[in-house]
Amino acid sequence: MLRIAVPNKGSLSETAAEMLQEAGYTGRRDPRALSALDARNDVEFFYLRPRDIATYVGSGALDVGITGRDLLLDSRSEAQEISTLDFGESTFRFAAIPGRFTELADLEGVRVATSYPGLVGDFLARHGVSVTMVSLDGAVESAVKLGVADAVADVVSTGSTLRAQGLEIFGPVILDSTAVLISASPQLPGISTLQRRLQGVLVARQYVLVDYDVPREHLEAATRITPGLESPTLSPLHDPNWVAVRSMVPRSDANDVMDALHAVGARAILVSAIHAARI
Ligand SMILES: Nc1ncnc2c1ncn2[C@@H]1O[C@H](COP(=O)(O)OP(=O)(O)OP(=O)(O)O)[C@@H](O)[C@H]1O
Ligand SMILES: O=P(O)(O)OC[C@H]1O[C@H](OP(=O)(O)OP(=O)(O)O)[C@H](O)[C@@H]1O
Ligand SMILES: [Mg+2]
Repeated sequence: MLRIAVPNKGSLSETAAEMLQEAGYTGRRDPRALSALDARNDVEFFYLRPRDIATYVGSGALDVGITGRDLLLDSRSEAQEISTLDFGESTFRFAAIPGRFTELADLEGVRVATSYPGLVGDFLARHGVSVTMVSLDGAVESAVKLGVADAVADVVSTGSTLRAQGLEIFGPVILDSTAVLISASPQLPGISTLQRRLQGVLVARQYVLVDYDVPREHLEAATRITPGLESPTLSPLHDPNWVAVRSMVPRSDANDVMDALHAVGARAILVSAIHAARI
C-alpha cells in the first residue's frame, strides 16, 4: 500500500486534490479527515500541512508526497523531487522599501524576515552574505513596516501583497518554485503508476485534440503546424484528394493553430478536450 502525503490547507491543497481525483483516486469525503484509504487503488492519503510534508516523506514515514519545491528545500529533508506538477508556481525573492537595497551584498549584517529560514539561509551562505535572520510564521511582508526587519524574503506570485506593503523586489531570484512530487525512495512499487497518472492529468489539462480535413497537396504544410507528440494520425477520406488528420496541440495555442490550419487550406477543424491520457 502506497502512503501518499497531500497538502491539507493552503495554496496547493485544492489543485492537488483535484489532480488526484482526475487521476482516478478517491480522496477524503470529510474535508477535516486527516487520512483516507483508497483500497481499490491500494493507496492511503495523509492530509498534512504543506510545510510538514517533506519531513514525513524524507524520514520514510510516508512514501511520496505533493508539496512546493521551496518547502522541500527549506525543510532540508532527505526527500528528492521526482517530478514537477505544473501548478503552485511562484518565485522566491528579496524585497524592501524601494531604493533601500540594490544587490545581494547590501544585505550584509541587516535583518531579513522570512518564514523559509532554511531556504534563505542556504542561499545566502552559498553567496557568502551573512544576515540576522528573523524567522516568522507568515505574513512576512508586514515585518518591514512594523520595524522588525530591514528586508523580507518570501513567496511572490502576482506581487500584490508586496506592493500593498510598499515593498519592491531587488537582487537575484532565490528560487523558481512549483508544486512537485517528492520521495525518499522513488523506486518503491506504485510510485511510477502514481507519477504516470498525474502526468496524464497534466497532459489532459494542457493539451487538446485537433481534427481536420486537408487537401493532400497541403498535408505537409498542415502537419508542420500540428506535428503532434510522436507524429499526427492520418486517415484517408472517401475523396482521394483529401486526408483527415488528428493531433494533440497545447491548449493555449488552439486558436492560433486553427487560424494557421485554415490559412493553409484545412477545413472542418474541430478541437476537443482530452479527458485522460497516458503518454
Ligand atoms: N500566492 C501564491 N501563489 C502560488 N503559489 C503560492 C502562493 N502562496 C504560496 N504558494 C506556494 O504554496 C506553497 C505554500 O503553501 P501555503 O502558503 O499555502 O502554505 P503555508 O504558508 O504553510 O500555509 P498558510 O499560508 O495557510 O499558513 C509554497 O510552495 C508556495 O510557493
Ligand atoms: O504575490 P502574491 O500574489 O501577493 O502572493 C504572495 C503571497 O501569498 C502567500 O501568502 P499566504 O496567503 O500563503 O500567507 P502567508 O504569508 O501567511 O503564508 C505568500 O506568502 C505571499 O505573502
Ligand atoms: Mg502561505
